[in-house]
Amino acid sequence: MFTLSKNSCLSTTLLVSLFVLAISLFFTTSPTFPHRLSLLARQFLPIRSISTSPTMTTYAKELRVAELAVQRATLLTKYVFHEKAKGTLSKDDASPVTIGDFGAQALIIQAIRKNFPQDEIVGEEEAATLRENKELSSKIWTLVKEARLSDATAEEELGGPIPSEEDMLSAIDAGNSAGGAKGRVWALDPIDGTKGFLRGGQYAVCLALMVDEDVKVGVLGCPNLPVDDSASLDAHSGENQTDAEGKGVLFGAVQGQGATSRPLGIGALGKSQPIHMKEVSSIADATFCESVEAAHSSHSDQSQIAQKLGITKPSVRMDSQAKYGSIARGAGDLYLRLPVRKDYQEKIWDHAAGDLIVREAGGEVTDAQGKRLDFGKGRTLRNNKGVVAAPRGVHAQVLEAVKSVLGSK
Ligand SMILES: Nc1ncnc2c1ncn2[C@@H]1O[C@H](COP(=O)(O)O)[C@@H](OP(=O)(O)O)[C@H]1O
Ligand SMILES: [Mg+2]
Ligand SMILES: [Mg+2]
Ligand SMILES: [Mg+2]
Repeated sequence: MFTLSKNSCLSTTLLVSLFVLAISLFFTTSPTFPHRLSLLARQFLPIRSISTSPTMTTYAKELRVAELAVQRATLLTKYVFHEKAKGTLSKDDASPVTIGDFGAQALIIQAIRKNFPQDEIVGEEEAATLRENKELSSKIWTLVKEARLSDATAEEELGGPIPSEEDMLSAIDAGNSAGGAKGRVWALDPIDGTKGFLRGGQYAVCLALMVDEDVKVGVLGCPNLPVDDSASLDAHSGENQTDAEGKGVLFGAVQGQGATSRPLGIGALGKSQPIHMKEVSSIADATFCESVEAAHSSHSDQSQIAQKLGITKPSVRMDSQAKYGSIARGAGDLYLRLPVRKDYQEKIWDHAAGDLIVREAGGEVTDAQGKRLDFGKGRTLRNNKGVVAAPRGVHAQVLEAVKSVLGSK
């Protein structure tokens, strides 16, 4: 009897222990463990005591740092534009890079490293040439060390200025991440549309944060676009866009929270307002944007697609991701970028911010086959060819025309 009862006692204890172990294993190994824990806690604790920090879930700090950092970098690029000598060099692929590109990359990376030291950064530029060209390096340093937001608190939030020329070079080189599908990765284009920048056309300072390959935050600083969201697009393509009057807009978006625009100021951030793509009731009336550079996207394919859709208005040509910003605020409707060189892989920093801003403003962005842009494949979009961005309601119709024109080639 005694042995029996001891056994039954033991097995009850064993059963209870196994049950507790199973429950703890279930909660601790589940990917949604923190969520489950918070649901459990909610049943026992007053709601106030378990609220999580909003910055943990909403990317509020990331957006703010990105907007201020982009704003500070645009001040430098605007200054460089008015300088006679822009230190223009030709890179290995024959594309230009200037003092503005290097300086803006250094300033933005400095702010990211100060605020989010663990994050990876995929930036377009590198400092190798500057380490050889001491004269150019010191020219850039002269400007970078003076670059400040006029608002001291905002400047402090960015972590202050870069301490030395060597730190500036090391910041530029910190944009050398290989990217990929895991973790927090920033994609930075310090000047997108360098050719546009040099000719006084549109250009953009672009920054996006991907978390596990999903774009969570996107910011575009467009110094030569009008502040007014409803200003006509035609008037802002082409050259000589740099009269400062009423110009300079900062676009921002966080996944699931919509997209905004605000004046691109020089200190504290201006007031933002939500932006939306225009509803297109008849596709024949749509306005479409494309690159100025015929080598970057096929003007002839794009014109055939427009014809197929019954569009008779000429395209609006402008450099940079200003195109994404312009359609996101409803100043234009479509952005088409069809490949010219079959072997060219688009770079993630040329699209990440614009992709999110357009999607958050009510648009759809895919490649020419209808696949979402894949930012988890490293520094390039090697899984995609071309870009088709349009309001959600007409994207399928535009894509059909794209496939039909490309398919018939
Ligand atoms: N053959 C090519 N096809 C597509 N894009 C190209 C290209 N050669 C360069 N580019 C990219 O096109 C970007 C400019 O885009 P857009 O034509 O819309 O203004 C350039 O950005 P950078 O100016 O930052 O180098 C560059 O990365
Ligand atoms: Mg470039
Ligand atoms: Mg670019
Ligand atoms: Mg660039």
